[in-house]
Amino acid sequence: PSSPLYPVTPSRPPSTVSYVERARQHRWRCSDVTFHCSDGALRQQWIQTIREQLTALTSRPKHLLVYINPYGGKQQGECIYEQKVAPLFACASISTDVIVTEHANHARDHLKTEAELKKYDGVVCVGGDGMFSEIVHGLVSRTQRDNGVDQNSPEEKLVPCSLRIGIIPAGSTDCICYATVGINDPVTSALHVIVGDSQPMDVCSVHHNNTFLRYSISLLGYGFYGDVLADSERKRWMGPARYDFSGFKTFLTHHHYEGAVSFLPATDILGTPRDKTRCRAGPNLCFCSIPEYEVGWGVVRGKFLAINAASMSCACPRSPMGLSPAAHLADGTTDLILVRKCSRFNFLRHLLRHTSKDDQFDMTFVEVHRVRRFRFTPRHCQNDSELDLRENGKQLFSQICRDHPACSCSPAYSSWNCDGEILPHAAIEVGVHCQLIKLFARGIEEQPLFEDLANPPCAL
Ligand SMILES: CCCCCCCCCCCCC/C=C/[C@@H](O)[C@H](COP(=O)(O)O)NC(=O)CCCCC
Ligand SMILES: Nc1ncnc2c1ncn2[C@@H]1O[C@H](COP(=O)(O)OP(=O)(O)O)[C@@H](O)[C@H]1O
Ligand SMILES: [Ca+2]
Repeated sequence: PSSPLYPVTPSRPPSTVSYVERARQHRWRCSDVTFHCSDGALRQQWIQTIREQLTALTSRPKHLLVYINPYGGKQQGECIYEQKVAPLFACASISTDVIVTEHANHARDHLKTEAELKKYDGVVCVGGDGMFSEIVHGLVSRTQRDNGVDQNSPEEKLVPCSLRIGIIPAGSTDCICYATVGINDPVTSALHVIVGDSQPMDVCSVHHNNTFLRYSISLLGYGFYGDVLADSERKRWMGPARYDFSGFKTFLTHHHYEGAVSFLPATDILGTPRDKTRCRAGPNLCFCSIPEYEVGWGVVRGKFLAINAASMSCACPRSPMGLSPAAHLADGTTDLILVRKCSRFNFLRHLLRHTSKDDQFDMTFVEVHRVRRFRFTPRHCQNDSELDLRENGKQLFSQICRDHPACSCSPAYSSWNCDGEILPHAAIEVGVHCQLIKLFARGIEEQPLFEDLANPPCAL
C-alpha cells in the first residue's frame, strides 16, 4: 500500500492501495483504490495487515541492481527508467542501486567480477536483447566461476543462476521481453518484477574447438540473420529502422552458404516445432525431460540461405508469432530451422509468413528439427585455421567482386547472429542448458474470456 495521496479532511485521511490491472494485449497497468474510514485505529489496522501480507510474499524482490544501457534502441533507456519504472519501484518499496553503463560490456564485467550479488534479490536490465545478453553472460560466468565449473568444456553441466533478471525493454527488437511477457512495455515489465514473477529459461552455449564463445537465449542465426546484423551494425545511427533497411538489402543480395549441420534430435519430449499449441503461462510442456535413450545424430548437408536456432519463439513486434512459434522457453531444446537455397520469390514468401499466421515451415525448402545439440561446419572449413581462411577468403572474394562487379557469387562465410551480437566464427558447436536462468516474467498469458474472474488483481 502507498501512503495516503491526500487527506480529504484531516480527521479522516483516505488510504490508497495500488494494484495491477490487466489491459488489452498483455499490457499491465497500475491502478489505485482509495479507502475511507472514520475510525483511525481500524484504518491503521488495515494498513498494517496489508503491509504484513505483502512483506510475507518472499517471491517479491526488495533490493535490485539495475543496469541502464543509454545507447541501445532510440537511446531512451535512462528516460524510460526514470519516468516509468523508478516511481513504480519506489511505490512498491523496492530499493535499487542503478548503474548507467559507460561502454559495451560494462554491465557484464561488473557482474562477473565486482558486483556484491548477495545484497540483491535480482538484476534488472534496461535495454535490448544485446544488453540482456550482457547481463546473462555476467551472471552465468560468475556462477560457474564461483562453483568451479569450466565454461570451455562443451559437455560440462552448468550451474543455474540464483538471481532473477528483469528486462525493461528499451532496445531495437526486444524479442526476449516480447516472447516472455507478450508486449514490449516498460510499465508492464516493471510490474512483473514487482509482483515477483519467475520464468525459467533455457540458455545455449556456443563453442568453437573446445573454446567457449558465447551464450544465446533467443536467436542464433547464420546466413540471412547474420548478414542482416553485420550490415545493420554499420547503420546504428538509423536506430531500430536499421534492421528494416539491412533486412531488405540482405534479401536482395540473396547469398547462400554451403556446409553441414549435424544435430542431436530431442525425441523424448512431448512437443514438436510444427505444433499448433504455444508456450504459454501456467502448466504446459515446458519442463526439463531427461533423455531416456541415446538417439543418433542427424546430418544435413547443402546450400543454405539461413540456418536458425530459436531457443524460444523469438516473437517480436516485427513477427508477432516469431521465428518458431511453437518453441518453448524452458524445455531444454532449440528449434533448428534450415532454409535451403531457393528462388528470391520463394524466400520472400517464407519471410512474409513470419508476419502472418501462415506456417513458415510448410515449404519444400524449409525443414525444422527440435534438437538438444547441433554443430555447423562450413564447407570451406576443414581445420583450425578457419579464421585465417575466412580473412583470406574475404579478401579474395572482395577482390573478385571488385574485378567483376556484376558477379553474383556468394561469399564462403556468413557470421552468426547471437542475440544480436556478431560471432566471428562460422564453425560452432551448440548445446542447450535447460532452465539455466530465471526471468521476472511468467510467460505469455492466455487472454481470458472473463478477465476479472480468471485474473484477480494483485496489490503492489
Ligand atoms: C522482407 C520481409 C522481411 C520480414 C522479416 C520478418 C522476420 C522477422 C523475424 C525477426 C526475428 C528476430 C529475432 C530476434 C533477434 C534479436 O535478438 C536481435 C537483437 O535484438 P536487439 O538487441 O533488441 O536489437 N535482432 C535482430 O537480429 C534483428 C533481426 C531483424 C531481421 C529483419
Ligand atoms: N554505454 C554503452 N555504450 C555503448 N555500447 C553499449 C553501452 N552499454 C551497452 N552497450 C552495448 O550496446 C549494444 C546494443 O545494446 P542493446 O541494448 O541490445 O540495444 P539494441 O537493441 O539497440 O541493439 C550491446 O552490444 C551492448 O553491449
Ligand atoms: Ca527452448
